[in-house]
Amino acid sequence: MTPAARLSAAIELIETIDSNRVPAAGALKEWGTAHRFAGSGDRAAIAGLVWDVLRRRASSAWIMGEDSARARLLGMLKLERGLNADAIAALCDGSRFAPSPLSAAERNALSSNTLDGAPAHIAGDYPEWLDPHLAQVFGENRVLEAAAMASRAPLDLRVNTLKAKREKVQASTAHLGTTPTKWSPNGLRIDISADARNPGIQAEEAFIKGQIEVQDEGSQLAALLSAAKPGEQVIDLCAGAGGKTLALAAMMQGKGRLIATDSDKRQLAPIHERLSRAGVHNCDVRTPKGEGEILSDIKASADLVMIDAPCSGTGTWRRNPDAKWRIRPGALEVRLKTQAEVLDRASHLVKPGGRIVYVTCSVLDAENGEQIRGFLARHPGFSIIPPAEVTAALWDKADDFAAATLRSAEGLLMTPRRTGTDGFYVSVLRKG
Ligand SMILES: C[S@@+](CC[C@H](N)C(=O)[O-])C[C@H]1O[C@@H](n2cnc3c(N)ncnc32)[C@H](O)[C@@H]1O
Repeated sequence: MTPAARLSAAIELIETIDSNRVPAAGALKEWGTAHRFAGSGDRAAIAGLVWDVLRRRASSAWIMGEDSARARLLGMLKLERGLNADAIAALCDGSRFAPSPLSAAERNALSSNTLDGAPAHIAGDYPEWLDPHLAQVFGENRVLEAAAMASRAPLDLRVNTLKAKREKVQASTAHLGTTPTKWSPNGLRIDISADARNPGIQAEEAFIKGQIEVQDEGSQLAALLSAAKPGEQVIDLCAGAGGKTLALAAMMQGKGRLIATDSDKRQLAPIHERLSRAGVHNCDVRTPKGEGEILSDIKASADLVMIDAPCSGTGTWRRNPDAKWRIRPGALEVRLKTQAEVLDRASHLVKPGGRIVYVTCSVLDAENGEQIRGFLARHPGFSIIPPAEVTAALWDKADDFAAATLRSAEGLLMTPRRTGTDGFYVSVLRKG
């Protein structure tokens, strides 16, 4: 397909997503099935266009003065891909399969309109109802923070130190363009271009041997900041597919007891194969059975309880720009209630002197600092380990990392703009 034909396909797909109100990932998959003539390069490029339109949905419509699929695609080419009106006109030449030529109004909008004077939620591309939430955390910087949250994310790998060293894995994955991550001592980063195909990590020898896992650097750091140690009893209460569990296991070097559980057995299911591939032998996976407490034998004995809480996911918008536009106030309320419940549950599991590490991939204070303040009001026997002490886990990087994050009395926040990671919040609490 020509670049112009890919644009036409992307416009068609965005119209389908708009009119059928279907998730973009599903629409892209269906399109691929119905257009088998399109090669993997075409499909990747078209998907890249659709995702970028979703990233810049509000700002693209604003500069074009119109909210149609075509207008948003044209606006995105200017805002996200940096093309000028002439370059865009050259793509939309009206030839077979190409979008129709630019109208005078479109050319004028692409040449003259800017985001000057646009409201914060338009310039930052996020739902308007979240503006007070983002203003509370970022103030005047919310447009810059949100723009970084709308940008394309790299692909991060965590080297499994139970099986390999980062330098060796970097050498064996050099063909993927891996470079060491800035903060995590175990991370490798692959920058992904707009048209990039899926690098197929799962088929890499290093992956098959259990030497690497896909994990955002922010998620790696959240695990590292827990300072889990060999010999400890560690509970991962919201383990899901085990991203944090695997990182905690590597920190524990096979010594001590790691218990992983989750309220949803389907989320937990992939963890078994991942633990086995990673060579983890000290993890007890507790799959929930009915309504009973699956951890009833644990009575205030854990050194560390990791809560990777279910949350709004606002910190991961750059990986899923579709979800950003689907988030609703009601869903946030549900998350807030669950977060408080999980924190309360953890308070009974941790031993005196032990710690709870509360993590979200959200940037909203309601899910972060406010949850911690609420927990401390309900459980005065706990205290906050100051963020400056928590970052000591990063050794020589500790001071620079702490300075890069947004710190509060309760915890620290990583963001794409500040730390180059997904948005992650970490607060560490000590019992007694
Ligand atoms: C952020 S995800 C976990 C991601 C995972 N820790 C990782 O690093 O790959 C949050 C998890 O919390 C689980 N969850 C939701 N409500 C819960 C509850 N009340 N108790 C325990 N887990 C819960 C969800 O099923 C989901 O798997």
